[in-house]
Amino acid sequence: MAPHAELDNGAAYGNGQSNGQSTVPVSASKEDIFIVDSPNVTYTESEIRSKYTYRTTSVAKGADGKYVATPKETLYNFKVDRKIPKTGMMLVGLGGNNGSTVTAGIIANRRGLVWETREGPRAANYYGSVLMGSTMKLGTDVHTNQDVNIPFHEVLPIVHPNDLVIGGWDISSMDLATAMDRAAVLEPTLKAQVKKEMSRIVPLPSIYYPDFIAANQEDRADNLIPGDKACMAHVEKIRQDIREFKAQNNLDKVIVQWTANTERYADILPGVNDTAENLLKAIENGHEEVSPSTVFAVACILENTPFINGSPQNTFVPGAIELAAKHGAFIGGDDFKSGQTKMKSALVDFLINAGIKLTSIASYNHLGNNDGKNLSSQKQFRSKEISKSNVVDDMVEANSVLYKKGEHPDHTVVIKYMPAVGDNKRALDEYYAEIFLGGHQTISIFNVCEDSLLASPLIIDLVLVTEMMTRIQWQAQTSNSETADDEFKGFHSVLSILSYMLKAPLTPPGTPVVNALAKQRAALTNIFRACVGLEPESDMTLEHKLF
Ligand SMILES: NC(=O)c1ccc[n+]([C@@H]2O[C@H](COP(=O)([O-])OP(=O)(O)OC[C@H]3O[C@@H](n4cnc5c(N)ncnc54)[C@H](O)[C@@H]3O)[C@@H](O)[C@H]2O)c1
Ligand SMILES: O=P([O-])([O-])O[C@@H]1[C@@H](O)[C@H](O)[C@@H](O)[C@H](O)[C@@H]1O
Repeated sequence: MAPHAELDNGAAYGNGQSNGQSTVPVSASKEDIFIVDSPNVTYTESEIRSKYTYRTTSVAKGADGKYVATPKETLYNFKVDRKIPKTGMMLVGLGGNNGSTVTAGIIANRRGLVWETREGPRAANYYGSVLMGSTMKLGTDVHTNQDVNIPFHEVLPIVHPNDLVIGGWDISSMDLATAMDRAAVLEPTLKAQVKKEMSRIVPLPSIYYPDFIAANQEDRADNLIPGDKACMAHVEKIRQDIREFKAQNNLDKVIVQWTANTERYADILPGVNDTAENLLKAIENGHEEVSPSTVFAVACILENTPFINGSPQNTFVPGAIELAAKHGAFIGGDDFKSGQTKMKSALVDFLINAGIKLTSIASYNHLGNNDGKNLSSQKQFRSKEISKSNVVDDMVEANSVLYKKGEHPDHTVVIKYMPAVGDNKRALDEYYAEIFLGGHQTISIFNVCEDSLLASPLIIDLVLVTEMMTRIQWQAQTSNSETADDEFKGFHSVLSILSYMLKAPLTPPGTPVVNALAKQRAALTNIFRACVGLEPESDMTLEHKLF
């Protein structure tokens, strides 16, 4: 969306509704595909401001044990900075399968490449990205009464992935063209077209603490910052890398994302990583329980650079979460939700909400990429087993008709390393459920996931949404809101809005974790809609029922 000229939104309609004929002088530029005509939305060159009424239902249990449901309205003002910044994406693990694939993919899209395959020519696309590959309902056509859907990316002034400047770190010194060959993900005819540009990208040296990833990763660790345990010098070096990358590329903003190997869980130790102060002290003292990913997180927080964890380990120890909140720095995670788990979070949502009692989930997968090699080590597998297993909890707990308190389906997760299949992970799932009158339903799924081609669009979405969130502020609407400009602030540091792209969504302390895929997408969609004064997507379509 390009900036609009200042629009006069003085026109207000008695019932706050447009009369269908816009009297607002619309001076949308050619890139805009929509403008909201409402007394609650104001466009200027630099901002979109919206007055939003958030409607919920507050529930209390009466003395008689009955619930009392009270509709509630909270008034917010949202402010969106419309200037689309020049944005850098720095990946930790840049030389990995995901890192090299997402980089090649953005180059291919930026250049509009087409390459030959056995099935004929293929053109670059962003399929698998919810922002670039999906749509949302804008509303209903005033004449035809049909849905009007727009590309998701158009709802707000979101960075285009083609414009992302890419860099990052890796413990492997391989340039990205060689790393792309090592990954064995992309067609040779595509690789040939991006090889030159990819060969010029060499990952920055990184920190390597051997105990946190599988020993079988040691042979690629030839690109290291000296030191094998946490220290402030590592934090400062990473901060300096970010500043230099930003300066060298004349960037307005950088987003850092972990797509390096899965680490083992760090023990949560009182006095070490339980508070922000203790965590900084533990790093200063070189405590061996501070992981590389936590050091990266701390460096980004102190550099006020958003940090997202695409792997399952507990990077965000309590001290890191407290530090992020203290600095107002955005963090998000954990573990990209790319294939088997994404399917699970949709299928389980469907089954349980259909009143079908899921009693057993058996999830097996095997893969042959380096991620699989790292996960063949028990401690690293355990991190992944946790993130893949907790994904059904909220859906089960929400249905007390099917499940007694504490009751849940059997759920097992198996991951095996089978080099022959490379990046083309095989996911085999069996869902077993009780149905009407003692019947059973068994659903077996064989799902071949080309892991890096499914994860790469998520890496892009995570960066685009996180960057957009740095340009959205809110304030409670009060009587003096018009003058209370300084009251605006950012969303909570823990970006739970990212959950659609993640297996184990990190949420602000004390807030619930939502794993149901449809709910996650609705949250993302409706928060962005609220920022331009639009109501949540409603599928009531009363206009098609009440006439
Ligand atoms: N579909 C998917 O691919 C998918 C889905 C969910 C999660 N993930 C997670 O994403 C991560 C990356 O997956 P991948 O397939 O690209 O793995 P990969 O092994 O190909 O890439 C990881 C890269 O990280 C590098 N690395 C390891 N430790 C590092 C450190 N301390 N600093 C910098 N670089 C370091 C390695 O050298 C390697 O190049 C893994 O943790 C994986 O579990 C992947
Ligand atoms: O997202 P998803 O397909 O369920 O999960 C995947 C696992 O099945 C796979 O074993 C692992 O290597 C990937 O990193 C990813 O986590």
